[in-house]
Amino acid sequence: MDKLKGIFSALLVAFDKDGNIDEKGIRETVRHNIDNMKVDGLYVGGSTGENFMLTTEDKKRIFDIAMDEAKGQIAMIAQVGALDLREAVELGKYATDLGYDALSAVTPFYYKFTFEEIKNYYNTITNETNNKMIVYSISLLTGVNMSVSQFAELFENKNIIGVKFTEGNFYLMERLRHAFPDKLIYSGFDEMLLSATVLNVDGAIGSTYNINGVNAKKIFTLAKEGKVDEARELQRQANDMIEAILGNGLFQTLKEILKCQGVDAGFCKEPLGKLPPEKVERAKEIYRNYL
Ligand SMILES: CC(=O)N[C@H](C=O)[C@@H](O)[C@H](O)[C@H](O)CO
Ligand SMILES: CC(=O)C(=O)O
Repeated sequence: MDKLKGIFSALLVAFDKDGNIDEKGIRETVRHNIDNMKVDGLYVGGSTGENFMLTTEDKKRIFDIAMDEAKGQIAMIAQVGALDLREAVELGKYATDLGYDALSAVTPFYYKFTFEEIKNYYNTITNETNNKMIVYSISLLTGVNMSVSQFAELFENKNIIGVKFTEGNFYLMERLRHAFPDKLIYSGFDEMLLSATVLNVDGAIGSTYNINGVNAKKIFTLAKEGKVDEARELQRQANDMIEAILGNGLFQTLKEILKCQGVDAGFCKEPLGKLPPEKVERAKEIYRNYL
C-alpha cells in the first residue's frame, strides 16, 4: 500500500467556456502535476474535479484522459461516489478496468441516509468492482458524520482500505489513527496538512497541491522528520496563499494560477461562474506574491 501514500492532487478539470471537457487542458494539468508539482498521485473525480456537476459520460472521459496521460507514473485514485449507486458501480468498474489503483466514494449526501444504508453503499461498490476503496468523508458538504465505531464497521470490509478525512476534527483524526494503524488516512484540508501529518496521517489529498505541490511535499516530509518549526513556517506561507485564494473563488482562482504556471486549465463549469477581470488580476497577484 506504500504506493498510495504521500501527496495527492485532487485534479482540477479544464472545461471550455461552454462547460465541455477540454482534453488538452486536462492533459496539461496532469503533466504539470507529475513533472512540476512532483505529486505522488492524483485523485480524479473529486469535488475539485467539479465531479458532481457532470454526466456519467463526462466522468468516464475524465478518468480515461487522466489515466492515459499519467500512464501509471504515479498512483491514481478514482472518486466514483454518486447518489445513484448503480452509476457509482458502473464508474467503479470502468475505473478499475482502466487500472486505477484504488477507488474512493463520497458518503451519499443530500438525503439523510442511515448508517446501514451508507455501509451497504460501500460494500456494494467494493463487491461489484473488487477494487480497493477509500471512504471520502467531508461532512461540511454532505452532512454525514461517522464515529470511530462506525468507521470500524466499514473497515471490517478488507477492501475498504482507508479514509480521505476532510474534517476539522483532530480529536477524531487521532482516534482513527490510533484505532486503525493499518488503514490509510489522508488529510483533506490543505490548510491543516502540518497538523494532520503530526498525527501521522499517511498522506494528503487536496486542491491546492495542483499549484503548490512541491511545498506541500516539503511540509509533509519535514513534519514526518519531526522538523515541525520549519514545516510550520511553510504551512503559514501556504495558508496565507490559501486564505487569499478562498477569498477570490477557489477553483476559478486555482485555474487562473495554473495559467500563470503555463497550464491552460480552462474554465469552471456552470453553475460555477467565471471570474470578473478584477478577480483575474487578483489571482495573478496571488501567484506573484506566493508562488
Ligand atoms: C471541498 C474541497 O475542495 N476540499 C478539498 C479537499 O478535500 C481541499 O483541498 C480544499 O479545497 C482546500 O483545503 C482549500 O480549502
Ligand atoms: C480533495 C478534494 O477536494 C476533492 O474531493 O477533490
